[in-house]
Amino acid sequence: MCQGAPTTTLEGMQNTPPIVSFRSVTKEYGTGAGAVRALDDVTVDIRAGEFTAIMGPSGSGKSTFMNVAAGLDDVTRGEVLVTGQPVHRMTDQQRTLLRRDRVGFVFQAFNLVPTLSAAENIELPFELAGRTLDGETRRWIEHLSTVLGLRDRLGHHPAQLSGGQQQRVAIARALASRPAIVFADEPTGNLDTRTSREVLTLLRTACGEYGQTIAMVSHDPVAASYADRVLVIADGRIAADHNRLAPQDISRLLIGLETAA
Ligand SMILES: Nc1ncnc2c1ncn2[C@@H]1O[C@H](COP(=O)(O)OP(=O)(O)OP(=O)(O)O)[C@@H](O)[C@H]1O
Repeated sequence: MCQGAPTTTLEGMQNTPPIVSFRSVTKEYGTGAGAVRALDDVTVDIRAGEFTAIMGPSGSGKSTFMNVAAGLDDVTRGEVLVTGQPVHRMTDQQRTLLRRDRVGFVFQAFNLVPTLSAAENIELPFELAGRTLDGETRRWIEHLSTVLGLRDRLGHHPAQLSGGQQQRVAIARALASRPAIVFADEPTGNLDTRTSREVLTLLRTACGEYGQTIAMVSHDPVAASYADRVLVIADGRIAADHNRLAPQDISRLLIGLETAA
C-alpha cells in the first residue's frame, strides 16, 4: 500500500479485494511443436492502491502478463479476475467494455492523437465512450492538469510539447476516468533521467494521494524502485515478489536470475 493511501490500516488492507487476480493462468501462443508458453501456471494478485512494478528478462512474459490482466488477450487455461469480474469468460466485446470503463493505459510512445490538443486528448476516452463530462469530472481533470503542471499547455498539440509533457498528458488521460487500474508499459522508456524521475514521482503520487492502483512494466531498476512492490517474471513464472526495494537490490535480483538461467 502506498504511503498516505486512503486504506492504511492492516484491517483495511486485508478487507480490500485485489484489483487483478490470476489463478493458475497459462498462456500459450501457437500450437503443437511451435507453441510458446508465455505464462506458465501463474497465481498472483495485484493489490488495490499499490504501485506494482513488473520486471524480468526480455521474452519472460511481462507484456503477456499485462495484456492478459488488461483484457487485451485471452488465456489458454486458468482464471483472470479484474475487480472480481471473470475476464477469462468474457467475449471480446465485454473485454473491450471492461478496458474502456475500468482500465487506464500509459505507453512508452505516449500514444497521443497528434491532431488533438492536450485537453482534447485527456477528454478523448470520455468522447469515445459517449460520456459527457459532468461538473465533478471537469473539476477532477482541472485538478489533474494543475498537479501535472499542464495548465498552460492544454491548448497545445502533442508536437508542441516535450516528451515529458506528452507523457504527463497521457497520465492525465489515464487517470481522468478514475480507472480501477492503470497499466504503464515502460512509461519512462523515451524520457531523460530527470523527466523520468518526475513522471515516476507523479505515478507514485497518484497511488499515494488518490489510492490509484498502478501496474508498471519496466526494465529499469531505478523506475521499479519507485514501486511499492516488485514482481519479477522469468520464463513465464513469478520468480520473485518483494516489497519496495532499492535500485541496487533490484539489479542484484535480476542479475541473480540471469546467472541462474
Ligand atoms: N503474438 C505472439 N505470438 C507468438 N509468440 C509470442 C507472441 N507474443 C509473445 N510471444 C512470445 O511469448 C514470450 C513472452 O513474450 P512477452 O512479449 O510477454 O515478453 P516480455 O517479457 O514482455 O519481453 P520484452 O521485455 O522483450 O518486451 C516470448 O517468447 C515471445 O516470443
